[in-house]
Amino acid sequence: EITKEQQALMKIITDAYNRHQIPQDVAKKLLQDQYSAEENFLLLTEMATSQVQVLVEFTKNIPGFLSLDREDQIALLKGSAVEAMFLRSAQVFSRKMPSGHTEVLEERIRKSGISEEFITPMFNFYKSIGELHMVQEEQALLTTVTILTPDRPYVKDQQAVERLQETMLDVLRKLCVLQHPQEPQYFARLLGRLTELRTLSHYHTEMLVSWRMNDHKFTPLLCEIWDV
Ligand SMILES: CC(C)c1onc(-c2c(Cl)cccc2Cl)c1COc1ccc(-c2ccc3nc(C(=O)O)ccc3c2)cc1
Repeated sequence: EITKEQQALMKIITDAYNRHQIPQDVAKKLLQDQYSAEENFLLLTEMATSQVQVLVEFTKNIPGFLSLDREDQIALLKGSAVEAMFLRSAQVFSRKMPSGHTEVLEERIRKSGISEEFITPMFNFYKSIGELHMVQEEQALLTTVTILTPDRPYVKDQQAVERLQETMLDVLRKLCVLQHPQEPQYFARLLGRLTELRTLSHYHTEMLVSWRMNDHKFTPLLCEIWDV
């Protein structure tokens, strides 16, 4: 069962995950009434930029992350940003936001110049995440496991990252058994989502290329994190 230090670790990560959210005044912009493809793209760019800032703050709270080589910290953030944002935006859809953000976010994503071939797998993913009914600790730990993926491009000390990831995977595995006793395969299903995230991350690279071809502008932070 979960040890005392694993409980403490889970609490630190879950509290940080809940503390670092997109500011409500930024999220509220989704509700404004212009719905052109241009306007949608601009709003989504603002959401993504804010989300990256939130993500950077969140990773600082992952025990051990700041002890990693600094260049490896950057490589992990760059390599996991898209996947972490798929997970975070998935919560908006599965949480059925009371403020109606769910519908408008879906509408804006569907009408922002993303081609249908990416929209389908994207919303299939959102649906498959929703069906898991993850508790907030599982969401926080799954995002942490995603960030601590050792084989991201340019990571030098993969062993150090692997040790951290294994610590988190151990807590997540025990938590899944506790939270979903009737579903022994639940942990395996969660990890299966990580595979789906990798595929979406590859689609995302192509989405960026097609946006660039249509001369869409990104913010300096997104240009830095996505090398666009
Ligand atoms: C640069 C833009 C156009 C972009 O490129 N790819 C994606 C992209 C896409 Cl289109 C899908 C997945 C991942 C990426 Cl990076 C995006 C938009 O990324 C988003 C990132 C985060 C959110 C987001 C996250 C949390 C939220 N929380 C609330 C709340 O009320 O708590 C409300 C709105 C939120 C919006 C929305 C889009």
